[in-house]
Amino acid sequence: MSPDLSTQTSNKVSDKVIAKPNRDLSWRVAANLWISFKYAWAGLSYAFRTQRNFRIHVIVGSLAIGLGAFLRLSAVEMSIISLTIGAVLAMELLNTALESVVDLTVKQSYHELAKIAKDCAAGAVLISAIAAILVAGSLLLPPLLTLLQSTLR
Ligand SMILES: Nc1ncnc2c1ncn2[C@@H]1O[C@H](COP(=O)(O)OP(=O)(O)OP(=O)(O)O)[C@@H](O)[C@H]1O
Repeated sequence: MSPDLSTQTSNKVSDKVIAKPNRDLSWRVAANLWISFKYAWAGLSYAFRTQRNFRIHVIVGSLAIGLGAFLRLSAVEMSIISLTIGAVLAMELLNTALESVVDLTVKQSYHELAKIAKDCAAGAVLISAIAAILVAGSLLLPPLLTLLQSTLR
């Protein structure tokens, strides 16, 4: 059977629209890599100043990395802990971004879809935090208990 040419043409047109590089709808586009980093830093700084949970995750994550170094965990174990902490912080940032977009869209009105979006984003943070606790429990707790036992003997 011959392919439907009309569909192919319309796909090509829509591909072109989706892949448009100029991003005309954006109020501003970062001019270079340095300015992109500046905006990323502004996002991190905003989350740290305004989100209590983000601050808690930064502090707990730093303590976990410090403890891992103190306990002389292997490079692989430190990498797993770092990746887990990074995932929690990234989830928290995405949660903050999504909250802002939802608030921008519905303002102070109640909407069932806004509730679903925010609840699911909060759920994603919770799942990543539980995974981080399990990873910390598996990698940090055994050497910590061994150290405490040998110190108390
Ligand atoms: N516009 C809205 N419409 C419906 N429900 C909303 C709306 N805004 C917030 N909610 C509900 O209130 C809850 C708390 O909203 P909030 O904006 O504080 O999000 P949050 O993820 O709990 O915040 P944080 O991550 O800072 O603790 C949401 O999870 C959602 O159930």
